[in-house]
Amino acid sequence: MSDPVVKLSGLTRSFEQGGVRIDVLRGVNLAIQPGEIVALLGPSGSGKSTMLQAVGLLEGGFGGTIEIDGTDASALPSDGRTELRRTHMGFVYQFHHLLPDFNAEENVILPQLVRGVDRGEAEERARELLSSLGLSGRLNHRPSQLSGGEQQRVAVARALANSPQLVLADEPTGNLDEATADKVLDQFLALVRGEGSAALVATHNERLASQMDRVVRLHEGTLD
Ligand SMILES: Nc1ncnc2c1ncn2[C@@H]1O[C@H](COP(=O)(O)OP(=O)(O)OP(=O)(O)O)[C@@H](O)[C@H]1O
Repeated sequence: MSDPVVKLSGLTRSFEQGGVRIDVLRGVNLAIQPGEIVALLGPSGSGKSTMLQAVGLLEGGFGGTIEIDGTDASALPSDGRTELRRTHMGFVYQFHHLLPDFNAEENVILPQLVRGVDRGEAEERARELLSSLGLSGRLNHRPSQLSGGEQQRVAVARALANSPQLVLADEPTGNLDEATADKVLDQFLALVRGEGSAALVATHNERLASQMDRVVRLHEGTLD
């Protein structure tokens, strides 16, 4: 059997606030298999974003181990973690974080150029992804010229541009009205499934979570 894409063992994280220690994650265990789409549910403040930052190797200060595709990331120096993130992961946030001076197509091309993909190939991939999200008529629009739903779809295309094994999404439709959120999530899930990527998607929304392969819930610092 292949390694899980993510394996968390005894993950802990505490913060000091005004001299008081808060134990946000108290021993989280989770394995995500290749291609598996997992919804991470939990009330506000339960630690969903903190957990995604751990898996995304974006922050230090965690206890326990974080394995990505069989590599113990907790043991790697910072440049090793950056490399693992670049080669294995794509990110979607609640707000799109697109580059404002670049159009939709360029926003999807850029992460590929960073990885050394040839410009022509990167353009072809960007167009293919954007058109599968219904955006072939918006390639030359800058983020400010796109609707909220369109911006999030460009962010989804960008996250998938380098065919990551793992997509990490923090409330990817949290900024959209219900009908648009449903549509964008459908397209996001179809694309992630089509690419065969695994995903960990933090959300408050039970209805959206029920469309994923598995639901895990953060409660008092551990997964139920
Ligand atoms: N850098 C930090 N310093 C101090 N406390 C922090 C820090 N980051 C997060 N926390 C605390 O950790 C707890 C969990 O926060 P986190 O953002 O992970 O929750 P969440 O489940 O993603 O919430 P939401 O759904 O509202 O985004 C909160 O009590 C928060 O105040």
